[in-house]
Amino acid sequence: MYGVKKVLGISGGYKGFYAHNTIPLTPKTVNDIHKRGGTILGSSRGGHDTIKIVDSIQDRGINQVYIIGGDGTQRGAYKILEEIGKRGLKVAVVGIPKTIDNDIPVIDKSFGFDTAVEEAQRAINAAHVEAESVENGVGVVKLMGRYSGFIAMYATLASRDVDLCLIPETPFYLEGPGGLFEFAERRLKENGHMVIVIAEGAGQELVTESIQAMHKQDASGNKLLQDVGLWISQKMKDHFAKQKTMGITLKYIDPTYMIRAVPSNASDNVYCTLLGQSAVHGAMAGYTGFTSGLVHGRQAYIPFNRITEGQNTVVITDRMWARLLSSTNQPSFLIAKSVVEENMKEEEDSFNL
Ligand SMILES: Nc1ncnc2c1ncn2[C@@H]1O[C@H](COP(=O)(O)OP(=O)(O)OP(=O)(O)O)[C@@H](O)[C@H]1O
Ligand SMILES: O=P(O)(O)OC[C@H]1O[C@](O)(CO)[C@@H](O)[C@@H]1O
Repeated sequence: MYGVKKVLGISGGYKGFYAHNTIPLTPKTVNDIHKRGGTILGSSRGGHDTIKIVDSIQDRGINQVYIIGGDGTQRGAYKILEEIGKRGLKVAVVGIPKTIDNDIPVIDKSFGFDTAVEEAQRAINAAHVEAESVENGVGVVKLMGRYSGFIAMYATLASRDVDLCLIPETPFYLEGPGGLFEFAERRLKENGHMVIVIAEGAGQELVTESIQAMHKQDASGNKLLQDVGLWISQKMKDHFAKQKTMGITLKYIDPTYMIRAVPSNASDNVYCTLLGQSAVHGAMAGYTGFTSGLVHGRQAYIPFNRITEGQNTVVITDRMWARLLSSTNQPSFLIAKSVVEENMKEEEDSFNL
């Protein structure tokens, strides 16, 4: 449509700008890629060196850069835009929101999220089948979501087989009235089985407390998480073993990388077409420094500064989380926390008098 003769793919993420050869992209080479999982270009964590990246853009005579990835990637794209501006180059920089975590703000959803929710159903279903097959069966499924629990929340809502969904945005506790163990005992007495879905970033403060974790980061600066799925499974087993009145059989399923690796589903394929085409139309129309996305169902160009100023997380006072709570009937875990906070505040106030 625009008569473009040359499209280069940069391999291996930001590092690829200055460490790898480029991959020529033609209609023929990309013809089937939507049917495969993963990425033909490859990806990486860390390695963003703005100066070297813009040097490479300049040296290669690139005039439009399309950057595909999550919230970290979009932050990196903004830095590239700023450096391009400083150098006065005529190069358009465009972001395409792709991450299963759905943690990019402003837009309705990121490419990949829908697929992840759909694929998670298979793991939840397996956990349910296993739990239902034995007396007091418990299925635990861990899903991705470092800081945002969208996959866990939507997968739970879609499945209806989940009894308890735990996400990073809402704290929980195990012991005592209103706690997880009390709820699990009740649910097992009522139904004879239960399924727990836990996002990888949930309850990290509890895990850290109990296994003295070190505060490590990956190359991109993201916090490295402890396996909360294993942790909660062990805690459940220990609790019911100690309590002796009810023996449980627990199966833990970690489908996280299997979910991330599947080809995108039909709805994500359509969304991707929309994102890609709009991104190109925007750059060709002369815009730069924007991420392409749907906002309230309408195609929009969102300036990088709006995309990078926050992270999309589940708002637990919003209706979607309320819908989840009423669908699972799980405890909100908020009452005890607010009582503890209130008591601490009272203690502090009396100390300050
Ligand atoms: N603030 C930032 N400035 C510059 N580059 C960044 C920044 N944050 C992240 N990046 C770079 O963006 C790339 C991807 O970041 P990250 O590993 O956090 O993944 P992401 O894009 O958030 O996607 P996901 O977490 O969904 O896999 C990395 O190369 C990282 O160095
Ligand atoms: O182990 P890796 O490849 O760094 O990826 C794990 C992270 O990637 C994400 O899926 C985003 O792609 C996060 O939810 C998860 O924490």
